[in-house]
Amino acid sequence: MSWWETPENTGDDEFDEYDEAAFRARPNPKGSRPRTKQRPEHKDALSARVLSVDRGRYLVLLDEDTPEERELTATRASQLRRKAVVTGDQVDLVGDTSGEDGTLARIVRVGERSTLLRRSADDTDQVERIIVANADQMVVVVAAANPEPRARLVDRYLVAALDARIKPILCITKTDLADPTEFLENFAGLDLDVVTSGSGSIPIDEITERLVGHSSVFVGHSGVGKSTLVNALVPDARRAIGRVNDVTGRGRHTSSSTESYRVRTPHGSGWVIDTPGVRSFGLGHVDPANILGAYTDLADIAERCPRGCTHLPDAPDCAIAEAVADGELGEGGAARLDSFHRLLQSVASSPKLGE
Ligand SMILES: Nc1nc2c(ncn2[C@@H]2O[C@H](COP(=O)(O)OP(=O)(O)OP(=O)(O)O)[C@@H](O)[C@H]2O)c(=O)[nH]1
Ligand SMILES: [Zn+2]
Repeated sequence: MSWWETPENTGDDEFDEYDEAAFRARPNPKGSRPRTKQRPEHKDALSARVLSVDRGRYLVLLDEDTPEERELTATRASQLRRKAVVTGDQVDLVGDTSGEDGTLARIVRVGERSTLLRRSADDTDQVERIIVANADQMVVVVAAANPEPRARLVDRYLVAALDARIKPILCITKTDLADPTEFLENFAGLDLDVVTSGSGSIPIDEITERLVGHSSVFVGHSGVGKSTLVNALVPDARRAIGRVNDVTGRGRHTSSSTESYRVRTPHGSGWVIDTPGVRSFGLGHVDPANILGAYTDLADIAERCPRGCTHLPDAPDCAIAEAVADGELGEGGAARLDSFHRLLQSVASSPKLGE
């Protein structure tokens, strides 16, 4: 019923530049490793993954999964002009790629991106930002209590994920403090993959299994237990906290930058991308059609809607509302319509850029 459950739905159109028109891309069938476009210049460039970004310095990983794998620091070549380089990007490097102390490589190209998670300017931040590139899953972390969960906040994360064609997974923490059943009813209509976690019973295996072979961006509001969760999933994440960057002389975590960690299992690895700095998601850039696209069953019915139908609760003759009222979507239809309406409304209530 949703595109993330229908494999035949994944096309192979990809995009390169941060571009409104090209943005409606589908998940890359090659998963978290997008192809890097080869261009004639810098033939000797090496390809690398951007692990984190810190004030113009990029921590990158070279020769991933080989004995030569190494982290090094890079700057951005001036020829990239204003093109953003973000965590998760696949880039081409030239210069000193030895990774030895005090060396700096140079990023000369940014590979095509399979997805781009971004947020619009909003009341907390005047600038539109790209949060992460090439993630194919979003783990939305929300506490069952302390802080009290709010469905509207989760809705905003879900909208950002669906718009970027990133599969959302809901992770409820602190289930030792409260029973999340009632809260979860809010999402009954969305076929959402849900995992629950509580003090002393973090389901590491259950979560890790979902991370292998994927690049998963973790989002959540302060205090929900996201760091606790990431540290439990990635034992060396904690160690990375104390590590000092050779070039800047600062710890990796002294800023609120987005960081990448690898989850390893005997049958594969995955990437966890933690976003400590993300406090809110402005949704002004979101096209409501992308929300409808995530509900494949509703999208089919919407073909019968009047032209220009908003599908919102006040939309006259909306075929979706009529189908639900007629029982066409079965018992869960009302919950499904309700969640769809809520997601649409969070887009509608988000200020548009320039307003
Ligand atoms: N009772 C209970 N407390 C938890 C659980 N997980 C985390 N905590 C506590 O919640 C508090 C916040 O946890 P963090 O992991 O720092 O939360 P965070 O989401 O990373 O928050 P920021 O660091 O502010 O971004 C800490 O005191 C944790 O010990 C849980 O499952 N149950
Ligand atoms: Zn409609």
